[in-house]
Amino acid sequence: MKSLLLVARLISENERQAFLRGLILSILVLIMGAALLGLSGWFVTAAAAAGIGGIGIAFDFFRPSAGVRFLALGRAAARYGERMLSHDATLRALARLRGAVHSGITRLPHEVQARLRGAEALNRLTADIDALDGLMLRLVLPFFAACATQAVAFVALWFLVTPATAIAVMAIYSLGGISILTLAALRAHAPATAAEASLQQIRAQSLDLMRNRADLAVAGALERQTDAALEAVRAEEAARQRLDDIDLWSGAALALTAGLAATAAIFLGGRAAEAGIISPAESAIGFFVALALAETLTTLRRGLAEWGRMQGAAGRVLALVDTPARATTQTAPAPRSGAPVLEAKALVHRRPGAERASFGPLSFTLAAGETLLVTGPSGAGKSTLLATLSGLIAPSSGEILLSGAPLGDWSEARLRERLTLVPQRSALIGGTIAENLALALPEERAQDEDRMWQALEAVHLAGVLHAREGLQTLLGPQGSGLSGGQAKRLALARAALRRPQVLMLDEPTEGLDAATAHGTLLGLRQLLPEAGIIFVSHRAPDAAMADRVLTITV
Ligand SMILES: Nc1ncnc2c1ncn2[C@@H]1O[C@H](COP(=O)(O)OP(=O)(O)OP(=O)(O)O)[C@@H](O)[C@H]1O
Repeated sequence: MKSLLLVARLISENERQAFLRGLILSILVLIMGAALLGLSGWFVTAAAAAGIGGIGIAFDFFRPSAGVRFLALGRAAARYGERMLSHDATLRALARLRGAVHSGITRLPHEVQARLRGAEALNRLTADIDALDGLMLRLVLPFFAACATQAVAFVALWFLVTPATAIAVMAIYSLGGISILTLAALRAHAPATAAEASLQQIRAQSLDLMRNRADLAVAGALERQTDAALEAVRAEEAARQRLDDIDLWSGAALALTAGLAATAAIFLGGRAAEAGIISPAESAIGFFVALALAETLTTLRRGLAEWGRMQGAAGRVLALVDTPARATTQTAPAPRSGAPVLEAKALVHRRPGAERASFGPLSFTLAAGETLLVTGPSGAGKSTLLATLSGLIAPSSGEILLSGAPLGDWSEARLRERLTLVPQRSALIGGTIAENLALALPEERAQDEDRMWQALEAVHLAGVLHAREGLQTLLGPQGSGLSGGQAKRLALARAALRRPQVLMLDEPTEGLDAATAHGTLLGLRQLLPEAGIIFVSHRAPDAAMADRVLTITV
């Protein structure tokens, strides 16, 4: 509940005026609806009574019928205005919330981000935010509108009909409404949560199925995975069915409440009319207003059915919005002249709860133009070392100096200008080769084709691309359309385009034949003669390209 309230505050923060106006209009819609039915009931009964009494000629038909027309049209106009205001405000607020969740995801620690699968991140940004669109529209605003309308109706019935009618209608609606809505909300919580969880699972599994179709087919697991996805579809259907059942009985129970309130109103009003306290037409007001008040609870009923779905989404969205900001500095430290481009001092990394350190303590320096090869058995911590050196994860102890200044003193932008990492699995985007390469270039140089070709030459890709459509060669999602080795070299070319002072490469030669591997490393070194290069490799011949070797042991 607390998370829903916090998200409601977040959504309404910058839209207070619009939501307040929307609330006033939705109260007006409900009041006009009740007044319309009450006036119509009074009008029909009073007209009939005038006819029976033989005084029809003297009865004023015009003012009540003008009132009916005014209320009918006014209600439609108020409904239109309310939708425009509150829906518009909700869409704007959700767009802002989506932005906040997105930047929350980008602020997550590197390893958490890596674990947050694409489908999960997508669910957070789409399904969770979409689930919250009903928070103001179907819960908060209808709740206040229902309370205000019931209060106004109570006062109106007290004075226009009888106090007893007002008390009876109010009591039946309060007791019936509160108990039915509470019961429906409690019963709907579990199926609403289950339906949402299944829906997120369907999305994640469908994406996995589409993305890994070939792997699953050759592993003979396609049918099993498809069945698992269908199982989630069936679970979602079952949960929706339970929600529909709850919707049906709660709707019926609310209709019964309205019927009860109307019966009580006609009974009490009738008795007052018999006693001559009010006219029969006035007693009809109580009956029709009691019927119309059912509308105050309908929207709220729909909102409460989604309560479980909204609550889960609110918790996940808040967790991301509250991701602490990364400490950033805006000033670039003055590099110490003569300092190595990179220096590690007694560097250790240990994951929380891990028995042993991922690596370290390690101390080494890297001078400009120097090439350092990092080797060691699989799982020794080589990739973790590169992630730590590039500032993506924090060391447990020790210090990293870039051009003599601690890594933490560099602003993110300055750090990325000077230091680049090509991980084992780098991401290429669907689009042209030029678009992929342009990601590494500053905006003003994004069209610098000469520089792009230079980098492609260095990694021995220029020939392959000249034989195709050059920089306009189109790649599919995740760079499909190139061989594994070519995709890897395209990622290397992209990193080299940034002309960093320190270039870190995680297994750049994996999957390449000996000649291409040698040519690629040589090409990079010639393209960036001043850069310090650190590369991880398991291939013995690559040692020939290194000035020094750092071996990490498990
Ligand atoms: N995100 C993570 N969470 C927990 N443990 C991790 C994570 N990433 C890696 N590890 C563990 O840390 C250890 C070092 O992993 P790392 O990827 O750095 O090894 P590596 O030397 O690069 O291996 P390889 O040569 O196989 O690529 C391994 O035992 C690995 O299982």
